[in-house]
Formats: sequence, structure tokens, C-alpha cells
Amino acid sequence: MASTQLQGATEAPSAAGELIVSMRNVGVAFSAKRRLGESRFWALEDVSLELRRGERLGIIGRNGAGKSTLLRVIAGIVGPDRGSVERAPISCQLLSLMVGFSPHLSGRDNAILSGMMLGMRHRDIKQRLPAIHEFSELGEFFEQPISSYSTGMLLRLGFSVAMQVEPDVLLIDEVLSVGDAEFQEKSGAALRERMRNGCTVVFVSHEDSQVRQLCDRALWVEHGKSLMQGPVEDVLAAYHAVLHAAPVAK
Ligand SMILES: Nc1ncnc2c1ncn2[C@@H]1O[C@H](COP(=O)(O)OP(=O)(O)OP(=O)(O)O)[C@@H](O)[C@H]1O
Repeated sequence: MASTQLQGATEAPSAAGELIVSMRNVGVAFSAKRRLGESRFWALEDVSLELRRGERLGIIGRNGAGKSTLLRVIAGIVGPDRGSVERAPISCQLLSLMVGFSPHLSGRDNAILSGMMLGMRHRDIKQRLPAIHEFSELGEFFEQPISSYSTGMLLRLGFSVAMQVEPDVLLIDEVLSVGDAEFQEKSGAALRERMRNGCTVVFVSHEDSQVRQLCDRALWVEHGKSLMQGPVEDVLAAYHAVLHAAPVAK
């Protein structure tokens, strides 16, 4: 039931590995009026995890296991209905692409709007427009209404804007699974660069290769429970052993 602050956890930002999020036996319930015989549905039942500054944590698990809900708890968007969450006074950004995009505005105007909706100040986002323009590789299309863009172009613009926000903890929900191979390569490189600069990352993915590439630790969530956490290869191996033993239709 508790969501409290970790005392003094940001007093020494340079100290690698300080604890910034601690969750114990967390459960999150949603109202489930449409599910017969149940008034509440526990999207998370019992999740415990510790997140330290500078870590790159990959969250794996089957569809519906509770991964996205867990990200929202880490971000502070959803509170626990049972168990406890302690967080240092950190800024978290759930990486979402195309927030606030409006089809009739140009790429440039959408970049400003979206950046502001992601929490940036107007003057900061304006200063970063050249970097956004360059990263997105949109060329002259940057000045065109985004209704003329392909999905790939929209993603490039969305990612270029989102990358300008600099949170303490970056939370990524599958976003790298979208887009073509070239975009995935480029966005992955940008994220690795961000990580080298000490940003803490929590990354939900169904792609083993991305978890291997981007994470140094993994957490396996199954039916709302944290089943295993540890080195990426160990957790992936255990997860796949169970998947192959008892495949579940997606
Ligand atoms: N706002 C909500 N209201 C009701 N149920 C919800 C809500 N959000 C999530 N759920 C349910 O909670 C469970 C966990 O959902 P969640 O999106 O966290 O799983 P996930 O592991 O991220 O799934 P996927 O891999 O398919 O994206 C699912 O059964 C989902 O239907």
C-alpha cells in the first residue's frame, strides 16, 4: 500500500549503483467488471525488484504477464494496491513516440508540441530542433505536414523528439520493435550512447537480441509475479526452457 521516497538516495549522484527504486511484493489491481465473477483483476500479483542508478534492466515475459503495468509502477504513474514501492526523487520518462502529434502541423511544429508534452520547456525544445531535424533524416519533409509522412518517418520524428528528454530513468516499452531494421539500428545506437552517459534504463522487450544488446540484467515476469532476475543469459535460458516446455498461444 505504500509509495515512499528512498532517503538520501540522490545525495551522491556520481555513486554508481545507488538504489533508486525498491519494490517489495507489489500488487496492482484493475477493476474487472467485464470478467465474470471477479470485481478486481490483479495485473501484478507479487513483484519485487531493486533498480540501481546506471543499470540497464530488461523485462521479459509472455503477453499479458504484467510488464507494461510494472513499467507504469516504476514511473510512478500507477501506485501499488499492495506491497511497497520506494523511489528516490528521480525523474522517469516512459518513452512514448508521437505524443501529441497533430496531422496538419509540420514535422517542426509537431516536434515542438510533442517535446513540450513530454515535459521540456519551449525554449529548450526550440534549441534542440536542429538536432531533431538531423537525427530524423527528414530533410525537407521536416517542414511538411506529417499527414504526408510514412509510418517510418513518423517513428523517426517521434524517436528524435523523445531522445531529447533527459530523465534519470528511461523506461522503454517495446518501442524498438517498431520500424525498419535501419531505424532499429540507429535508435539502438542512440540508446546505447544515452546509457554510456549513465542513464538508467528499464526495457520491456520480446526480442532476445535487443535484451542481450541493451541490458546487463533481466527480470522475468510471469502471471504478474517476478519469477527470476539476474544475468541476461541465465534469465533468458530459464524463460525459454519454460516456454518450450509449455507453449502458450499468444
Ligand atoms: N488499465 C487496465 N485495466 C484493466 N486491465 C488492465 C489494464 N492495464 C492492463 N490490464 C491487464 O493487465 C494484464 C497485464 O497487462 P500488461 O499490459 O501489463 O501486460 P504485458 O506483459 O505488458 O503484455 P504484452 O506483452 O502483451 O504487452 C493484462 O491482462 C491486461 O489486460
